[in-house]
Amino acid sequence: MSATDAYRSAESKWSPGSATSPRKLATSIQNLEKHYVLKSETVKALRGVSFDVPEGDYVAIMGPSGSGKSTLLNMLGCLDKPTRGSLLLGDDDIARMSDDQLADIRSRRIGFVFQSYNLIQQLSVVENIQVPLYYQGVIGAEETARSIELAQRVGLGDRLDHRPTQLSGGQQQRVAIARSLMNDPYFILADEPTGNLDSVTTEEILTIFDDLNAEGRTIILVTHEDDVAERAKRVVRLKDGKLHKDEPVDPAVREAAREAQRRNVQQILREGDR
Ligand SMILES: Nc1ncnc2c1ncn2[C@@H]1O[C@H](COP(=O)(O)OP(=O)(O)OP(=O)(O)O)[C@@H](O)[C@H]1O
Repeated sequence: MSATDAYRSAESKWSPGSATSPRKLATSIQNLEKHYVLKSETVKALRGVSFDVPEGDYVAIMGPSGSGKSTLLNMLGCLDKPTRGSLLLGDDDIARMSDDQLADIRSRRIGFVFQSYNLIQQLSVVENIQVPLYYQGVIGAEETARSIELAQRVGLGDRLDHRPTQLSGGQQQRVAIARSLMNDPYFILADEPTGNLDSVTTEEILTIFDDLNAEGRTIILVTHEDDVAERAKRVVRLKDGKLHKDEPVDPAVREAAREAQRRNVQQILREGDR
């Protein structure tokens, strides 16, 4: 399917009756297969997965261990190529890209947020936020201003010169989120972003994702936690390398999940005051 067909199909699937405002796709995945060829066997980690992610969507990818989540994430992040099928980023099919092209698009157009933050210990907050630009060369006054703005955006305006070891886990994850936005990515790709965080900090990070998504940012997040997935707009479930379910999250369930987490945080903070 061409990108244009994909956009059209997204329009018909996602915006019935709104031909004047088609939603473009952040990515379109068609019949995606990934086989790992080992000495004695071939592992079929993905066996024909198809789904689209319109711009502005917030997708949680779930599934049991071994269902293919990391394999899919690696391809969404341009870290690996499919065996068959296509994965479109804009007009580009990653299946047809060279390794150099993949590396380029990875550094320029994907915003990664990892469970373990992956910050560079020797660099300050602002310098860590600028890391995606290192691959492209120049960091001028405009880029520095933007990285400071992003640090402020995630509530770290008073920590610009701090090193990661001087920050809490939640603060480090905020730096990672700011870094993920530096290149105006197709989407933020988050792998268990709250996996190392306590519930108060988890709530802070999920609130930042809520706000970014409300501003139009596309978020694709892998999680094992139901209460994290319920904060997304849609849950894609994999099973045995296939798409098992692809369901929207009821807005009432989203709001209830948000409210439950807020109450939980207030309770923890009250207990901490005692
Ligand atoms: N590099 C590899 N070489 C061979 N097999 C692999 C490789 N990576 C993953 N697999 C296999 O592919 C299948 C899917 O693995 P994947 O890591 O994508 O699942 P997952 O859903 O992310 O699991 P988990 O939740 O445990 O991280 C598994 O059977 C796994 O053993």
